[in-house]
Amino acid sequence: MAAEAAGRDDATVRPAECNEMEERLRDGEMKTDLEASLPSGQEDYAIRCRDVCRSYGKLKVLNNLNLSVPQGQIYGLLGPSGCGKTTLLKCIVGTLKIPRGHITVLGKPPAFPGHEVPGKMVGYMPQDLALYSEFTISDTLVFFGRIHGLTSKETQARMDFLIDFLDLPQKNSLVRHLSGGQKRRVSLGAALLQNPELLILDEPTVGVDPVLRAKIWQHLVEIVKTGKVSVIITTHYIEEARQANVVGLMRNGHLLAESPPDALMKQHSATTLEQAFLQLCEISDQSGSKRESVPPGGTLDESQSFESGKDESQPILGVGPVPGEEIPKCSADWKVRARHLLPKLRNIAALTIKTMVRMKRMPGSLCFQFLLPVIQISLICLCVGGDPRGIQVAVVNNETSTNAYSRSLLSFLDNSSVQQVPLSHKDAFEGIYNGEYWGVIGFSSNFTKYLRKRMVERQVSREVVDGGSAHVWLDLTNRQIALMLQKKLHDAFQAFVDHKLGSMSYLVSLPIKFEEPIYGSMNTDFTTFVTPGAVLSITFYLAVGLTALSFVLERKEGLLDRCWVAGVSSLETMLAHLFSQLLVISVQIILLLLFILLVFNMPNEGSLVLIIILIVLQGVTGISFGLVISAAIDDEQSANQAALGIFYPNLIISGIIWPVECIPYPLRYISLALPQTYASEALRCIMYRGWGLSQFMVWRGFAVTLGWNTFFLILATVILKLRT
Ligand SMILES: Nc1ncnc2c1ncn2[C@@H]1O[C@H](COP(=O)(O)OP(=O)(O)OP(=O)(O)O)[C@@H](O)[C@H]1O
Repeated sequence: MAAEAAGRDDATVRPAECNEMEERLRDGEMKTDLEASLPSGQEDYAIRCRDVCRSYGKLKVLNNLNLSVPQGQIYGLLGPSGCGKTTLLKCIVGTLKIPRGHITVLGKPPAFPGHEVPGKMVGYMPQDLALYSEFTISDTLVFFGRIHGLTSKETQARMDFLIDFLDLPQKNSLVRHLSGGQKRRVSLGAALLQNPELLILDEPTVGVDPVLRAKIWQHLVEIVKTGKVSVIITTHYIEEARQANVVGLMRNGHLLAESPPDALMKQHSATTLEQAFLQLCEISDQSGSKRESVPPGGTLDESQSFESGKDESQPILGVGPVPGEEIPKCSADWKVRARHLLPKLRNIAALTIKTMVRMKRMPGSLCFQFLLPVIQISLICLCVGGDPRGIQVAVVNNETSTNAYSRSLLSFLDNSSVQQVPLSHKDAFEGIYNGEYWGVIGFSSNFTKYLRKRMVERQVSREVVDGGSAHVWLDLTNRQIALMLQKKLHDAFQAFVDHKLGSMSYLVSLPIKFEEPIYGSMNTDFTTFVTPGAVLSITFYLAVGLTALSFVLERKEGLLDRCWVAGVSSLETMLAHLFSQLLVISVQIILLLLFILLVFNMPNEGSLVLIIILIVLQGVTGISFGLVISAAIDDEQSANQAALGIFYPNLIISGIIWPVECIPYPLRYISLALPQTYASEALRCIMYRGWGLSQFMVWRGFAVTLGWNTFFLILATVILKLRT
């Protein structure tokens, strides 16, 4: 009660506190603050909201709201669920922008260049837990300590105090193993860590037992006693707010009253704050219905309407807007603005270490990230583009002699690919019609005699040519198998001719001669074509998926907002993600290259450095596209759908699994504009032709990749800006 009384006695700002604050300003403790002028009249208030409006789409949540949190006091923000308390706090810390109205926090608008709100000056405990579940309590506090620039000694000292004060379990306990109440206390600990000048606590006492709840309030009362710390706190336990110096009762997006709790109860002759609140709601409802009965064109103002029901001598909105109140104007010179925009190495390091610690705590996920690309590329090399094996073909051979040419010719057929099944004419055709065989090879009884005649005599009859030919009937429903059978038969015939005629075989050769290939080899299979594009595509999509998912989840859990309020900019978050993801991509690339070059023996005639750079750049394109998805989409299901939705169309029309030259024209223009089409071509040129950056087809692949990177990063930034 003593603390309560002390708190309430502080309802007005004491001159001593103002002097102290001014002293601090003079002493340079808030040096960055001074870089922009402090507007007059704002020093007495930690937070000042004037005519603040905020909507979600068509839902108007904050409606010309006015609120003032005196410096060095506890402000209890009360109101029914859904009245807009959290939205207001988010506007105060700057995670939500306001389209109308003004907010001043510790002298300047939130996120003003050079202002440490968001930053070290504010401790924010959001309504969501907003904690990394793979972290220990110690990791959590060390992470926020790093962001606030605390030394490890300072963090350790605060950690020991907070663990004791908040009655937390051992500091190396994992957050995900804590109870709901313990997690909320860790979250409160993270907000209190750096001894901020302003504490913004969104329902810190939910799920906390009464003893600890009283202890937390006692601590808040203690810290505001110095006059240097101000607190705004929301709670559902209305009565506990009696310990606040000022309470604001909020309903339907605006304040019904703002006054010391005792004054409010006295004014409404209420014994509890809850009663006073109920009465206020009733008055508000009555004036609301009166307003409804105002004839069209009536001029009853909303704020006036509520005031009309009360005693004018005791203003309920004690610190409401003063007519003609000056709107603070802040300015900062270009140096401060530039420093504000520049990413801080400290924050990037803290975020990168955070990702590393999380990865270490999730070894399964890390192995998945490293092994998945290897498994994918191995499956592609093993299953796509190779020659069909064990294809059953019926052979109807009407020659019986062991020296027959037909037998010799068949002996040259590649047995691993073609499995010969000797059959009668009837069974062979029944079999192919029933889908048992992919082809029938038939030899007439005079095959040897007629073929010899064809080879020796200059002019032979049509009957001799026909009888001296192997007749082949194919099932052409599977083009790859049919093409393979045709090729194997040609190869077998060539081998047979070479065997029979030796040096004279040129006499029966085709009048078309394929010389040694300029690039590639005679035995190049389709796998060789597919692999470079597949490597780029795998790197790209893993990066898209991991980036989009991690950002969407972090935002959904309130972690991005929490880090932002702690002073981390969007650019720093993106850069830290890029660095940590690059580490993962590097390991993925090393494993991918080891497998394709050493295990699957893909040819490489070009520079390994160029190959690595191109794959890394494609990974960065994936990361930036993942950022676009996470900027535009709020939930992981939609993010997954977006990533999956573009996977197949992109794979198919980027010329990765089938040549671009087969794509019909209007679609080919789209194909050529995609991030992987020219990049895959460039990678094939480097690997198989040994080309370098001086070749157009190579540098075009790099240029297109860099172009997409830039485009995606700009797009993600624009979407983020538009959405906050
Ligand atoms: N991101 C959002 N998109 C759309 N509507 C939202 C969003 N966040 C909140 N709202 C809506 O805005 C209104 C105010 O929400 P808010 O969370 O600010 O209320 P609150 O007073 O903090 O409630 P509670 O005490 O239950 O936490 C609610 O009707 C809510 O449904």
